[in-house]
Amino acid sequence: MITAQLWEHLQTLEKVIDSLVPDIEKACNMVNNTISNGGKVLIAGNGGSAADAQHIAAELSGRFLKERKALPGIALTTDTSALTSIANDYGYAYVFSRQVEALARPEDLFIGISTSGNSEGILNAFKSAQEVGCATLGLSGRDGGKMNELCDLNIVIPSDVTARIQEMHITIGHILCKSVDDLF
Ligand SMILES: O=C(CO)[C@@H](O)[C@H](O)[C@H](O)[C@H](O)COP(=O)(O)O
Ligand SMILES: [Zn+2]
Repeated sequence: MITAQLWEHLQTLEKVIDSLVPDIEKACNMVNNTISNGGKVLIAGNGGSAADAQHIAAELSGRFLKERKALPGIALTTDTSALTSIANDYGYAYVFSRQVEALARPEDLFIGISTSGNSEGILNAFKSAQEVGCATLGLSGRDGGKMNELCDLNIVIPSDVTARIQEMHITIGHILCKSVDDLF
């Protein structure tokens, strides 16, 4: 059971290495260009992907591997007053889109994380980001879901297993942070 999961992780990682390196490089450029041009990086996801959003944002505003200036990464999953009031007054489907409306500017980047590519709150956030006119990056899995039509770039992990998809997402998150560290 344990070994099977580790092999599944390794096989998924091999597929990512074989097929997604050019997309990951594009994603690194999107993050670096956003920050270089004075924009900020807004990140959202549900469940384990909320944890990933916070993890990546903290490594921008705090630090990753080296000492450098603080950089603008914000997770939209942490303000319980905003989350509960928006969910209560408008519905859970709008908890991220409303915050994107409030915070995103054209020079920013919105990163939406969903293993299915179909979580309604994330799809609505992408729609709001499109209305604002900011860049959009998706981290998804399976067939990419409806996120395929809503992101400038949707990185689709070639797996149907939520846990394996999430493991690849945080690996990519760390690669994004390393590329930011190399530039700033
Ligand atoms: O972490 C896990 C499973 O590994 C769960 O918390 C998972 O993130 C939640 O079920 C999410 O609601 C799944 O949503 P999504 O990835 O399809 O957008
Ligand atoms: Zn999980």
